[in-house]
Amino acid sequence: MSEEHDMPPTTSANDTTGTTDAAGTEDTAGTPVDDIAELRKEIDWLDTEILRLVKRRAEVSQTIGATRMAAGGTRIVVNREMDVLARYRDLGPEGRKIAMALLALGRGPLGR
Ligand SMILES: C=C(O[C@@H]1C=C(C(=O)O)C=C[C@H]1O)C(=O)O
Repeated sequence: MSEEHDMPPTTSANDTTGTTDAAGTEDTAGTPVDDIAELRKEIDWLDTEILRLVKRRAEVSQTIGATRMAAGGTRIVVNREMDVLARYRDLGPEGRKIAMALLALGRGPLGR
């Protein structure tokens, strides 16, 4: 369970507003164009981690659901699902979609 997933500490590609690359080229956000490759590496790493965590979350949720149902319980626990939706409220409508997708993944192939 305790593997290394590397990447951070983040490269100082962030917070470079106002700086330029060797050619003095910046994008409109003030990020040197040279930093884009570095930032893309971070995005690729983040996506790998997010996918790993989403898969693990689905696995844990399906285990809980199967265990509860085998014991005669319900497939869904509404108040827990409300808590999950609330956690993603910060992100607005897209956060709701993410939370709904996570909950659907937790129900497994039969829950969709
Ligand atoms: C995982 C559980 O079972 C279901 C799945 C949930 C989830 O994926 O977060 C939350 C509530 C339940 O509907 C649980 O009860 O904790």
